[in-house]
Amino acid sequence: MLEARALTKRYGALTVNDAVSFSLAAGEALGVLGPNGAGKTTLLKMLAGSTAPSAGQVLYDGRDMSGLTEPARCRQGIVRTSQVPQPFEQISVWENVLTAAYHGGGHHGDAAEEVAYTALKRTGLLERHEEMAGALSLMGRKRLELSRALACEPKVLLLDEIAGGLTDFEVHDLVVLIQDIRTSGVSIIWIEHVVHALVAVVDRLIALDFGQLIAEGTPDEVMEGEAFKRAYFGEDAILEGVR
Ligand SMILES: Nc1ncnc2c1ncn2[C@@H]1O[C@H](COP(=O)(O)OP(=O)(O)OP(=O)(O)O)[C@@H](O)[C@H]1O
Repeated sequence: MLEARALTKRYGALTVNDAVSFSLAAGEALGVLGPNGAGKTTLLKMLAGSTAPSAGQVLYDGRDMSGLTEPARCRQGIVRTSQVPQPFEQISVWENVLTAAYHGGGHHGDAAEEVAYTALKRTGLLERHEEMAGALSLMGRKRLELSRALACEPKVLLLDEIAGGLTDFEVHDLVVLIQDIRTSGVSIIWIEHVVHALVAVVDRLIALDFGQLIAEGTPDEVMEGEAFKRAYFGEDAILEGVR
């Protein structure tokens, strides 16, 4: 459904992503792991169209997405959530999601309201729809971020560290929510440092280090692999057999 073909991003002399290739099947959930600064967010931005690659391509259902902006890709079903939720703080939860249904989902009038209502119901925010977005807790903001994404009616949902900063209970609720989204047929690529949340949802993992794809496979295959352990825990940990 979505293919990264030798995606490369350079900022001057710094190569942030170096010819990263992988694919996502329809209905699949793929996790992305990697130490801080490995290039995960940049990779997601290239998939979403908010950053142009220096080289390489993004293919969606076999079509080259080069030159398509983030809003244009969103209209086609590729929707990204932000690492730091950035709702319109001064308007209500409802208005935030309705705005997404209009501008991301391309709906108008009653149809937009229906889409916004459904999104809020799914994320558990419906009863708080009149509150100002700026008054929400962190978990509320994460739910709103997901609601706005759902109001764009994604076929591929790109999640950037959405579990960061939450309590264990909140992470559990979030996992249930993302599993539900996935079960409804949405394909998912999820960058996450909260590994237990990630592996509760994804079928497959890729791991990045210094912009390079260093491992790919089932969660067990990737996390038991030497390249992954070296990237996360260092050479000494490998020598000592410490995970
Ligand atoms: N616009 C930019 N200009 C220059 N360097 C950038 C830019 N965006 C990102 N970088 C650099 O690219 C590298 C990778 O950043 P990126 O945010 O993709 O990493 P990440 O794996 O998502 O990290 P984290 O887990 O900490 O969020 C970092 O060294 C970062 O400083």
